[in-house]
Amino acid sequence: MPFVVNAGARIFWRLDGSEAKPPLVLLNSIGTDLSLWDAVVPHLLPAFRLLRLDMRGHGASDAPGGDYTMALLAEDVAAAMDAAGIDAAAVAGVSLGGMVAMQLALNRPERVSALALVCTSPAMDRNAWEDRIAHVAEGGMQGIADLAMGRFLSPVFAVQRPVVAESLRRNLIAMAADGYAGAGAAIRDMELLDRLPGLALPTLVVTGDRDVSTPFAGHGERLVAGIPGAVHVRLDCAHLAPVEAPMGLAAALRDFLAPAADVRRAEQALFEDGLANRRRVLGDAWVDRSLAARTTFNAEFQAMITRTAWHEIWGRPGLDERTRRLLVVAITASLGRWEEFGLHVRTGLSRDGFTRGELKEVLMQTAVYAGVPAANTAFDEAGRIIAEIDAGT
Ligand SMILES: O=C(O)CC1=CCC(=O)O1
Repeated sequence: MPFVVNAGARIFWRLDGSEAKPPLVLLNSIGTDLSLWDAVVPHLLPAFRLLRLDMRGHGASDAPGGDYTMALLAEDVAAAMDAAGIDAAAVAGVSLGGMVAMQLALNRPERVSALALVCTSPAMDRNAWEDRIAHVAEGGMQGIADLAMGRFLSPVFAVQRPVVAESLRRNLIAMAADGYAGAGAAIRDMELLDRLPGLALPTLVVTGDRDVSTPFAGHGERLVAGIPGAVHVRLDCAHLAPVEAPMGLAAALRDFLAPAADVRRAEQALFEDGLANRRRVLGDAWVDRSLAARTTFNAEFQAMITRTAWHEIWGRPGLDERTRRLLVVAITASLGRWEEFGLHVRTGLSRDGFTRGELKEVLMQTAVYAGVPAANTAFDEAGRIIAEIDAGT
């Protein structure tokens, strides 16, 4: 059985579906485990590879005592993604799971490509959670079972599907009180509301029309208002949407996440293609240095120029690579972009892109069309680079 150890706890995870499909991580609410998603999974498998985990304190994962934090729970998810070999994925979470998903996207934006926030909130009543934690400490899980069940399911569903309701109650009562209290502390202490505008990724907000725990009013509406471009879908269900509305939830997730995943896959293919051109023209050492220097601030820009300049333009068949290299030399000299000029002079000469004679001709012509001062500096810069190449530096 796959477990990953993170910050002293064993976290149980499970991967289902084809490697060829884009990954989707599914996170449970407080008081449930990864089986929360069982009725949804068959409807998602045609479109996604699914990673599920039992949140720390829940299911088969360890339940250490003490308060958990949203950041710790988010790191557990990152550790499970590492263990499953998933660099980045869309993440869907119910209630606590949605809060953890937001925290992961804020703390590790490179790991989350899209969010689906199901029956969740960026801020809950601190005092109510403090009370609930105290009740669990005094009376164990039995002490809060009625309250939690009343918030999980709508009364009509609980009557119509007594076996499902009873199985959720049994799991809830059987779980470690330390796990519930620890996760409850993470909900009590979460600080997500002010950070919502920093969630710069495709986000779906799903609310349940019969949810009394995190209804649209006061919860979903804050997510929709705070997260740039968030898309909202309502379902006819209470808090545990995967249990009460599995098909509706699966359809909403597929409609929102699958096209986004297709676009990402197409972008990735263009990126890989552009990167191959960039490596051929500039060399592995320079490209590897530039990739290693990427930050979360400039990574999207780097990806965009790799797709556009290096795939779209350098990949066009209409001009040979020598001509394109010499054009870049002439244009960067004319514009006085000496860093880029130096890069292309050095890589052009040392990678058989053009000869020193051809470089001289281009700079002579640049003197006429762009002016002698530009060509003066260009000859100085190019001369310095030629001396460095001759000296082997
Ligand atoms: O209010 C409840 O008990 C439901 C709930 C809140 C956070 C969560 O994960 O579930």
